[in-house]
Amino acid sequence: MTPQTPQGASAPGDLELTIGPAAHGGHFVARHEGRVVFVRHALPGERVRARLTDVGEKAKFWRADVVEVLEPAPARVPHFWAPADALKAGSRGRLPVGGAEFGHIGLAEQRRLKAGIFAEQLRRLAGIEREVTVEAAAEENPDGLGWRTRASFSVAPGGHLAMHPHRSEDLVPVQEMPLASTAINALKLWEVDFTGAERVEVAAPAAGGPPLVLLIPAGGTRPRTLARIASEIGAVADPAAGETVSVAAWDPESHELTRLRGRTWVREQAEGHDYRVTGAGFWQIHRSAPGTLVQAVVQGLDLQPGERAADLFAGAGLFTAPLAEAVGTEGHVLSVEGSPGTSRDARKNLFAMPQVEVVQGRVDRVLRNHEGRLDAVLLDPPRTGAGRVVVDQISAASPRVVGYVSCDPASFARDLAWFGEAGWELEMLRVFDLYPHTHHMESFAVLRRP
Ligand SMILES: C[S@@+](CC[C@H](N)C(=O)[O-])C[C@H]1O[C@@H](n2cnc3c(N)ncnc32)[C@H](O)[C@@H]1O
Repeated sequence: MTPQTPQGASAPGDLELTIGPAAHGGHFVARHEGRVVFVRHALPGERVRARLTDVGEKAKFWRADVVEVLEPAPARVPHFWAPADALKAGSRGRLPVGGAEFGHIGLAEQRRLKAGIFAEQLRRLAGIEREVTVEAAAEENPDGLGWRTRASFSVAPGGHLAMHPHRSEDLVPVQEMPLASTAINALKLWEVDFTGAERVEVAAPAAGGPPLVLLIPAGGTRPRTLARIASEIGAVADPAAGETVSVAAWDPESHELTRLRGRTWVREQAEGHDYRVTGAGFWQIHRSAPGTLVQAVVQGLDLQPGERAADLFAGAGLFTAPLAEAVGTEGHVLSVEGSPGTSRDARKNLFAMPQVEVVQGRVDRVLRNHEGRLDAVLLDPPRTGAGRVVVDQISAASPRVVGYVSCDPASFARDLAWFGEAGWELEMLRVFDLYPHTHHMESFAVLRRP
């Protein structure tokens, strides 16, 4: 069957498909005349009409998005957010925005699917057979909404807050975002005219305190325009949020932040430690993630007073502080972070702990020059994983234990295979649903060499 282009639709064609298993990345696998089609917003066992979004005669696989469900799976639920609802978007001839691609699936079934995907990555990429369960975040809302303390938006022509569909440059204006915290939605940023900004990043500390709106200006935007946006943000927000909201702008020339209102950073807290996080510096997104992960890491590594540890890809020092507390002042923690701004935060956050050495630089370069014993290594790399060089460097340091925090099961399983080649075994694995209604998940593993 040749894909037909429906009248008035912007996409190249529609297919009727029977949906197979869930795949990593938020896709579901279907087949059409022998060719694999990765379908978004579907569920295994469903019969759907899907609109092709990526197609080519010679392409190894096609991509598609559900526009109509002909035979629904029992776990299908109405989507909670219209802009991300594939069925509503499809009926209007457009694609749904990304960021809530599992919102059509009941929460328990989302976790079951994620567990299956994680186990499959372990099997395929690390050769490890293991049953996986996915734990809900501590104090999760029963509906899985309101967890994001960070949100990132584009700006549509006309200055309205907008988001992109998956793998698309289209801009869809958005309003309230149900996955974002009440503090972010209280800013009512959709009422602001962001003309002059290209992107808008928002951070609202989980424990309360002033939120920060960071503007990434479009080329040629004048300081006057940014000041106008900052005062509009203060004016439209709910009164309490409006009084305290900070606004800063990224200066693409100096690579520094310009303060427009309030301060350029937010204060976060986790398990008794305070952290300052500047601008769009990394911080775990789910409001319960810092506490959940710190508890898992501290318990899993079980550091003893006097031990020497490394916290690699350390960000603003979320894990460094509790690890330093565990090893005490006779111990030592090397905290390595690549981003200069975030490393500056780490230096401030860890200033009062003399057993901490903060080093700004690429992990592979820092480890290449590292001398001295390491009893424990914690790594928390970005989505791409640590990579072969870093895995080999950690292995060569021969710590008694390695803790691996990961936000991507595929790069984690790939790295785990390399650790396995060097004799490391997966002793403990916990997988957390710290991104409800999306396909993402977070994990913490403990590796040891017998
Ligand atoms: C997933 S975040 C984890 C941060 C921290 N562990 C936390 O949970 O808050 C990964 C961090 O690694 C940093 N990073 C990415 N690539 C790096 C590299 N090659 N060397 C050093 N740091 C890197 C990023 O800037 C980011 O802060």
